[in-house]
Amino acid sequence: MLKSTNLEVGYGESVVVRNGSLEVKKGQVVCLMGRNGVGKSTLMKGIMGVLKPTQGHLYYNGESIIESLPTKRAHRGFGYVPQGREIFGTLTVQENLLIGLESNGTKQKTVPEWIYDYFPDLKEMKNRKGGDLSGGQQQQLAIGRALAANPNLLLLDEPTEGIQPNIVADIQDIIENIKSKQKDLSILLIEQSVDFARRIADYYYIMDNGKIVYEGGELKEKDTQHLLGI
Ligand SMILES: Nc1ncnc2c1ncn2[C@@H]1O[C@H](COP(=O)(O)OP(=O)(O)OP(=O)(O)O)[C@@H](O)[C@H]1O
Repeated sequence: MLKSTNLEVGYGESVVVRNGSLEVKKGQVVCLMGRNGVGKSTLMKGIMGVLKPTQGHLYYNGESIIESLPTKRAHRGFGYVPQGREIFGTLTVQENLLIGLESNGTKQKTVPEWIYDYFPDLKEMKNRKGGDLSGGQQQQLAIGRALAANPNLLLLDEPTEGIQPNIVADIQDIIENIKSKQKDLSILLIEQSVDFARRIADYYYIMDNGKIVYEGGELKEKDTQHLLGI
């Protein structure tokens, strides 16, 4: 469903990612891993189109989408939860979720119950301002907003980063629940926790110094330890 080959992505003159080649198949959870600063978020931004790749190809369901804007990619089924979440702090939880629904062209005035089923905390807080939520709740809201648009491909950039340790498991459980309920949804997940990645991923890519240096259906300890800094 998604295939990138040799994507080159960076900021202005500085090239950060040099061979961003990866594939996410329908219904797969693919984990993109690697130490801090190796270029994972930059590659994901190139895939979403937030940064425009300077080289390489990007295909979605067999069609080249390298030229299409992030809004167009969203319309075609890309959901993106960036690092830092970027929810609307002055809008209520409900309003944030409605924005997610609208981004898919749906004109709905109420949030469908199935979204709250994934995030019971958000249901209780639906009239609270996004900015008043805890970090973990904001992360749930960011994931909920992306899911509300009914994506075919969900891009999650380190969803447990900066979350209180006792809440991390809740976010992980939510992602596992989404995987088990939405069998056709493909997920590309940037993840630092090897344990969680092993639990959820069908396939792994590891980056080092702007390049994909490992891929496989399992994380073999002796091959990957040094790349993950564990
Ligand atoms: N807005 C920016 N402008 C210029 N350089 C940037 C920008 N954002 C990131 N970089 C640089 O790109 C490199 C890769 O960063 P990136 O965020 O993609 O790494 P990462 O693997 O996702 O790491 P982390 O887990 O710390 O987020 C780093 O050297 C970083 O300094």
